[in-house]
Amino acid sequence: MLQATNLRAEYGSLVAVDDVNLQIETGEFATIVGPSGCGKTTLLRMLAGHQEPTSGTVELNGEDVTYTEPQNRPTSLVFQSWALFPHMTVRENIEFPMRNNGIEIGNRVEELLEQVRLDPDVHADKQATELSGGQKQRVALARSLAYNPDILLLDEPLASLDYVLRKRLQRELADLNEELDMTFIYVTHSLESALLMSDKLFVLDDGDIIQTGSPEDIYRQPNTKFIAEFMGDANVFELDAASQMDGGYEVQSSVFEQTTTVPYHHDHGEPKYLVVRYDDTAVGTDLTAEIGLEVDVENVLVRGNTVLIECGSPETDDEYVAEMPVDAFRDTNIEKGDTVCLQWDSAKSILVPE
Ligand SMILES: Nc1ncnc2c1ncn2[C@@H]1O[C@H](COP(=O)(O)OP(=O)(O)OP(=O)(O)O)[C@@H](O)[C@H]1O
Repeated sequence: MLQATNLRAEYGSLVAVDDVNLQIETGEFATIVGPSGCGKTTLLRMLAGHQEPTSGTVELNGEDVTYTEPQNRPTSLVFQSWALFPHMTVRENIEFPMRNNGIEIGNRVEELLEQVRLDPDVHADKQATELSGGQKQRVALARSLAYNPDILLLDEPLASLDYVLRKRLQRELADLNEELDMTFIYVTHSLESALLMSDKLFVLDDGDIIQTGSPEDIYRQPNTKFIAEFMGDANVFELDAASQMDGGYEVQSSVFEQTTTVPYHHDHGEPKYLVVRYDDTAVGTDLTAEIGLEVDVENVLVRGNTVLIECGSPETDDEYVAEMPVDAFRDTNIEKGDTVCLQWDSAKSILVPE
């Protein structure tokens, strides 16, 4: 188990990590997710021992390792850049740190390459420069696993790969985490990575962990408007009134002009915004629908097997988007310029405070 207590990093007057507390269980795939500059790398470097905190502690299985050198902790960090030695072969790249650390080599290189889905017969004796980006990242991963760490820390290692490869490697990392029963701590600004792989998410903003939970819980019950919007494209309506009822809040907004009762699961203050994800927003031609908002269709964009219908309100400058499956959209016969009603199921809408 890894535990950080009041972990803080200051760069002069800038507080990059602001007294963070977190706990990660053995074997978990934990992801620290947040926008660029929020302190993710700094936090990860402190957990890995590559940076001393300004204050606070890091404990591994109950032992204080805050000031233990990285090579003396059971952790291994995979960097954002691949950092392979270009003049060495794949085998030499993996063996080099093993030799330096007195780890027995045997047939470990073959084993590690197989773990990262590279055929040793094909790749072991290639020069590092002969590899593709994805292959380099697999070798970097194999090299980090060579230490047989208890915890593997990964700093956005897939960011520079193309979409298809990134998806594949994300799945493989999740499989590897299960296969090896090793704790993985992954840092990313990409929500897609965070949702796909993790058992537990830590949402970091401005040096602070602002929500912790399973991807599903945070997606469905974000604590703030910022998290709600960060966790997926959504329409956001400011509320004029909210009164507590059985099973939720009855909310009113001048924008959609109806009264509706919405479940509200947590206790973070009065709800201020109603959030409806694009894919929970539909367009209909029944302008008298109970929950809805009359808008003009401004654009229709096909995104794979769904359609994004961009709409604007004639009275305000507000923009809204509905995302529907292509087939369902075709059945509506809706076109650019039509006046339609944006609709959503209030049970799927989300209330958030500030
Ligand atoms: N060595 C440093 N000296 C001064 N300021 C730094 C240093 N390293 C990071 N910072 C600042 O600390 C803040 C957090 O940086 P950090 O790299 O941890 O964020 P991040 O969330 O990993 O960003 P990104 O996703 O863009 O990599 C930023 O404002 C950054 O400019």
